[in-house]
Amino acid sequence: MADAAVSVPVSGPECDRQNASRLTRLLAAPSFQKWAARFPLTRRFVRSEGAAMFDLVAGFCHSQVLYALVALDIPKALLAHELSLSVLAQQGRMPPERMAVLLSAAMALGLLKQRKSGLYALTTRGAALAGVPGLAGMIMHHDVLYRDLSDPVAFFRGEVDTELAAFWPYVFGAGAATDPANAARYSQLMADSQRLVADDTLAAVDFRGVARLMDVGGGSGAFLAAVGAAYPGLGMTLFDLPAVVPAAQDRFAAAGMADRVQIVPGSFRDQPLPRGADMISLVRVLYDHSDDTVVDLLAAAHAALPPGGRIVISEPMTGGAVPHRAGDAYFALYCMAMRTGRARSADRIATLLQLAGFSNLRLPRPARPFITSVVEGVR
Ligand SMILES: CC(C)=CCC/C(C)=C/CC/C(C)=C/C=C/C(C)=C/C=C/C=C(C)/C=C/C=C(C)/C=C/C=C(C)/C=C/CC(C)(C)O
Ligand SMILES: C[S@@+](CC[C@H](N)C(=O)[O-])C[C@H]1O[C@@H](n2cnc3c(N)ncnc32)[C@H](O)[C@@H]1O
Repeated sequence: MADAAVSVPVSGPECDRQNASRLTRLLAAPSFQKWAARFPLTRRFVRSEGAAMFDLVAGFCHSQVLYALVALDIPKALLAHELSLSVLAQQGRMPPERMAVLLSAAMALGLLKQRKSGLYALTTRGAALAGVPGLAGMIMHHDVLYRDLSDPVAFFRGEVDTELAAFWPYVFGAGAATDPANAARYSQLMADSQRLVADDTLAAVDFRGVARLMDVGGGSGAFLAAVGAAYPGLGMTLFDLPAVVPAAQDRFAAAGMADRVQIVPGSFRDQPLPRGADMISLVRVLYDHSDDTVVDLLAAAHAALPPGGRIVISEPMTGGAVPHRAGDAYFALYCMAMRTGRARSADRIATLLQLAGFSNLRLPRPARPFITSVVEGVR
């Protein structure tokens, strides 16, 4: 572990420091905490604050319980049959008494329940976990991020040679992402998790009146396939790295959309974007890249669109001035571990769009910020 002690600078302009408020210091005082825990008007609040703080302390254990459950395929197994401890222990190749600890932990986390018969079953949340497309895959690849975060102070200082960056090689440029097997692996993970992103983007954006939508960084085409199914008259172009697009051909052929989609392999870092679309989407693309790359990419999108053409950015965003858990305590760390990108707020993305020449910006309130947020602009 790196030295966790952080020295606070003692010199500097007055505006860099101000005494913590008296209330803050009062709340931190053990004697006040003890009194407030007993006082009838404050004790419920103190209890719930304590429980919330304990959840923060123990969150890393909760994540590992979730990971073990998914790695052992328990949600899938319980979706088919309610099962006994001995069957689950046998399937998980562990002693029943250890499996019982895992199952109780999962019950405590609201994922499993136990029938009077002793059989284990999924709760509402457990059933959702088993069914959310791509979620199991996302949970399973968290072992990489977990290792990257094992020394969190070094991680935030930028002293960790993160593994996650190698998991998504394209972030270092097209040249790093030429292996089709590797591209197929990460494209599948993104495609699986794309369904909910596509649902929320379709709910937030009106694609009526669009003649051709170009999805830049569209991966294996899962987003275009969803929009194309919802808007049968829509023409589509998919632009992505050459190693990624073969999977898209198969998807559009299987969906009977091959004649509606033009696939253009290429890198937006090295060449202009194709023209001909009156709308461009960038779904989960900007947060992989630095501001410089994003500024160039948005300028390229502006150049490729006709006047009145629209741009849609859809990806998980931070809360900006009002940070939120999904954006600021997960995606921001995730993007930092990827090293090249950063999670941005909707306001920041709107500013970058304005800089690229877009106007009439729309920032619809996201239905599920942990799935995606949307910013739209017009050329
Ligand atoms: C009838 C009864 C019994 C009850 C009625 C009550 C009722 C209606 C209950 C609802 C039950 C239900 C259907 C629940 C559904 C829940 C759903 C849909 C939950 C969805 C959860 C989604 C989650 C948690 C998504 C997580 C996504 C993650 C972690 C994505 C990560 C993506 C990353 C890291 C992308 C990386 C790409 C890169 C490389 C950065 O570019
Ligand atoms: C996080 S994935 C998102 C894929 C898809 N839009 C989705 O949401 O599932 C980012 C995509 O951007 C593509 N990409 C990265 N760098 C690129 C570049 N220089 N030119 C074109 N596409 C690129 C990647 O190959 C990948 O398919």
